[in-house]
Amino acid sequence: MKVLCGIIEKDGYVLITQRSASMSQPLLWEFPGGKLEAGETEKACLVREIQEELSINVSPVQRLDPARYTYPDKTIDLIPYTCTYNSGTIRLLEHATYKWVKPVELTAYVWCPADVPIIHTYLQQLQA
Ligand SMILES: Nc1nc2c([nH]c(=O)n2[C@H]2C[C@H](O)[C@@H](COP(=O)(O)OP(=O)(O)OP(=O)(O)O)O2)c(=O)[nH]1
Repeated sequence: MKVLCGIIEKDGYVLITQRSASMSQPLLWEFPGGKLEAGETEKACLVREIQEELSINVSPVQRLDPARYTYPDKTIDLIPYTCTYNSGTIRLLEHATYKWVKPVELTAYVWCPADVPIIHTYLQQLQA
């Protein structure tokens, strides 16, 4: 299963979202996004999911290395894109909460395990 996630950047901060208590991976932090649907491009999926979840419009910019992770019930390929924030005010339609954090603060949160290598890839590429 392919899951797209957006690392949305704005003024030196990155948007992170906390999964709600009723979702799978409850209360863990993630980058907003969701499952790729049949016939959909990766970028279109990301734009759609982030609009549906947060009511904001983003533009995917750069695809980073995907990470494969096997949960007890499924294996996902988590595919990150850095994104720019275009428009809209965040409305939480699915998540418990959100935060804008500095990239160096990303490692202080408890993430869905699939995200851990992605955060490291992202931090490395910011330094490059
Ligand atoms: N959107 C998103 N999902 C992530 C991340 N990391 C991670 O392990 N996932 C997992 C959680 C979900 O199992 C799946 C994304 O599914 P989804 O957000 O579209 O839908 P869902 O919670 O209803 O999925 P499900 O687990 O209940 O099947 O990928 C991430 O950074 N962003």
